[in-house]
Amino acid sequence: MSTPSPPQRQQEEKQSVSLSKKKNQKRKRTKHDPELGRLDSLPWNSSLPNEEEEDDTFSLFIGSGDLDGGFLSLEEIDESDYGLDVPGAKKKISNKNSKLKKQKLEEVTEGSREDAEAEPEPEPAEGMAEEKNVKAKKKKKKSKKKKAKAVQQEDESATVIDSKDDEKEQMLYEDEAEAYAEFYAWNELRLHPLLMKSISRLGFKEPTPIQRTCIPAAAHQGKDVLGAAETGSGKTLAFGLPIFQRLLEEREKAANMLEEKGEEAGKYAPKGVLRALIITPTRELTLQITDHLKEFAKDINVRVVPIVGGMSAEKQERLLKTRPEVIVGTPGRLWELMSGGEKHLVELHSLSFFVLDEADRMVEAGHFRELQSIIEMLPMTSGTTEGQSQDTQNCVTVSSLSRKKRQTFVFSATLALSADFRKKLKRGSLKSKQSTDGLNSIEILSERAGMKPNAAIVDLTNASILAKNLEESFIECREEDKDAYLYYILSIHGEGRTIVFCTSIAALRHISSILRILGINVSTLHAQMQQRARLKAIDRFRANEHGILVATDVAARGLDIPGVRTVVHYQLPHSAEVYVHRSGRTARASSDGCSIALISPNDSAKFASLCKSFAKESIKHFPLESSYMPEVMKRLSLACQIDKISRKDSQERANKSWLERSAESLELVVENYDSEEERVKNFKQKKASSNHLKKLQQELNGLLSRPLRPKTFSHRYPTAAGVTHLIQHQFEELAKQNGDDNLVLGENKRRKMVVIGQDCVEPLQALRSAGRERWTCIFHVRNHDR
Ligand SMILES: Nc1ncnc2c1ncn2[C@@H]1O[C@H](COP(=O)(O)OP(=O)(O)OP(=O)(O)O)[C@@H](O)[C@H]1O
Repeated sequence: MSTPSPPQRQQEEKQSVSLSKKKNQKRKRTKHDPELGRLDSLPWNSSLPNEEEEDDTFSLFIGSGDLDGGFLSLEEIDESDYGLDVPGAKKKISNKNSKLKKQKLEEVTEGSREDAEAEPEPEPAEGMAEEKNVKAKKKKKKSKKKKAKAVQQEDESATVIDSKDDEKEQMLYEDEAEAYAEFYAWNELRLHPLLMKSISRLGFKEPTPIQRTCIPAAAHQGKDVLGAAETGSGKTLAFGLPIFQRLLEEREKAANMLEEKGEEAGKYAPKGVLRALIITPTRELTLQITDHLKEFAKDINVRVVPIVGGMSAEKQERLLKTRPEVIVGTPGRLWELMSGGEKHLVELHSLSFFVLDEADRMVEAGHFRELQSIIEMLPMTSGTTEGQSQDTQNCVTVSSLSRKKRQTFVFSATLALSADFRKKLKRGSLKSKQSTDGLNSIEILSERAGMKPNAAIVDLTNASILAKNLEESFIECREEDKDAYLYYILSIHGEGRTIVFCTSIAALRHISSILRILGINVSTLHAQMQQRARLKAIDRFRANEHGILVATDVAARGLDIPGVRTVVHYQLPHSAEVYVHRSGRTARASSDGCSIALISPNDSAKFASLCKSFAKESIKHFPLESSYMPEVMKRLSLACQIDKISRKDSQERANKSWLERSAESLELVVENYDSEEERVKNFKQKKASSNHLKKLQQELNGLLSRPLRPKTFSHRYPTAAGVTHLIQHQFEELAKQNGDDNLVLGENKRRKMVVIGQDCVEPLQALRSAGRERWTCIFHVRNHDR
């Protein structure tokens, strides 16, 4: 090979430099653009305030001092460390080839360095030495050339691989950018990458309005929050995400500080201490919130545990031994443990969050005293500027660290704050343990819990407070006909899950018994049930997509069960707030739902004032198909008679067995003093009653074996288009019994068709089409072949 002349070499070198420049530029372009796009779509990056634009409301809170809770700049976070498919991580993959090349080049250099550093061989004799030197030089030159050639070859092949990889990467970027773009709406909240990972796992495309408003104030500005938003609007994460955000940020900070300050770093993210205490009014809500938060906690290694009554002492102990950072609990059990000196629960100096969920319920009788006692246990906060010195004096046990950093969140769907309290907050004149005249209990508790004067009040409730997607309606009826209308709703419109609310346990027992006699399987939930039975009832309800739950107001708050389409107010609640919470079990998280109130003459005044308090001029009448009612009433009358006899029997049996049991325990013999005549009379009465019961049961079974149908219904041509699952099931059963093919659904054109109006399938559809259609036409008989 001829060696190029110097000008030629220069020319070649120039060309190669310009080529490599072009190549680099090209690579830069192909890699840079998608990266830019991806970076733009990153939740923690694009909306970081730039200094000029910095706005007070959304500014990134860096923390006034080291101990302010450690709000970290999110720029410090390396998202690739969290196993996230983000550009940073991709960049690492894309650089793999160049790294390999670099490594190989280094090996080469290393090799030459090794050569250079190798032990000098012993000096040979002069002549020979010269010859040897020449040979060695030649050998070295050769091996260098060989290695350089190898590198060049690898470089060339790497370039080929590189360009293929570039294409692949380009596609990957595009895919992921697209996937991530779905969650773009979260960007402005600047959540930690691990939280974003959970959000994308759960498929929450965008924050709900309450989350959008509360998270910046709570997570980035370190503010206390008083939050109110409609039921099912995502309030749990509105306070849950700021808690996790801060814990994660503190951890990052601690990790960063570890090298600088060694052990001292521990105080930025203390381990094994309680950081957040969330209090809710019911056990079910506690467990639900725990589950909801755990969904997020599992990606970030934060322990969240529930503490509720009805839980076994061993389990509780086991849970507390893990020293969880977050505890969700009901006031009763929490206070029991705290007053008993439970170590993890009384060491509150590191508590950074105190949360009251469903705050207005918490201040009702039964919770208030325990809650107040818990709040008394909390270390004082530097909540007010005016009261600061006083607070500091009062607080003897707590370091300035913990006093400074606790945030208080108070949430509810029905948080009515007095104008006075709002004014006080605005003026910043809240003082702990000061006169609270004129304030309602939530406000007193918020103050005592250390709510700071700059708390953010986020009230997103509209005038009617109820969810936008909720269709409200009512049925006027006599008190004694409520069962019949309830049966009508469940049988004719029983699609999706339904919750029937009543105010008394006696009513709940009555309803569930009647419905069961009528062949409708229901779950029940009330406060006197064992905890295990309560949870089982919820699980059963959750497992059945057409499940029916009859519940007292213990289920009114917070229960989040998807697919609840209908809420029936069998009895009106005692307050407008409870009506809101009950109705809020449906139409959650932007899905639809309807509520139907059964209004007897006794309820009228209450209902009118309810409408007034929600600024409702009128609530729709539920569109009833009255031609069903004769059959409904017939069934109901039989069911009520059966219920009455069965109750009497079981009551007698219970009394008798109680008497026998008591006598047995006292080792007494119960003598029967009835005369022979009386005994025969009793026997006859019982026999008659039992026969009567049998007859009633047979008659009812006969009716129940046929689908419920209107008075004018011709059962010659039934089909199941648009009927409820219950009616469809009954049609099928009937068809099986009769061996009649024509009764079963089918495509056969020769069959006679009765199309049952689709609109009657569920109450929501019924309500929506009520204005458009005549309800006397629910059943359209179409005899195609006639
Ligand atoms: N950003 C979101 N996108 C979609 N769904 C969400 C989002 N945030 C929460 N959810 C879901 O919405 C449902 C209701 O949330 P949550 O229970 O927090 O409501 P809530 O406002 O506390 O209701 P309530 O006042 O009745 O207690 C839950 O199933 C939750 O998983």
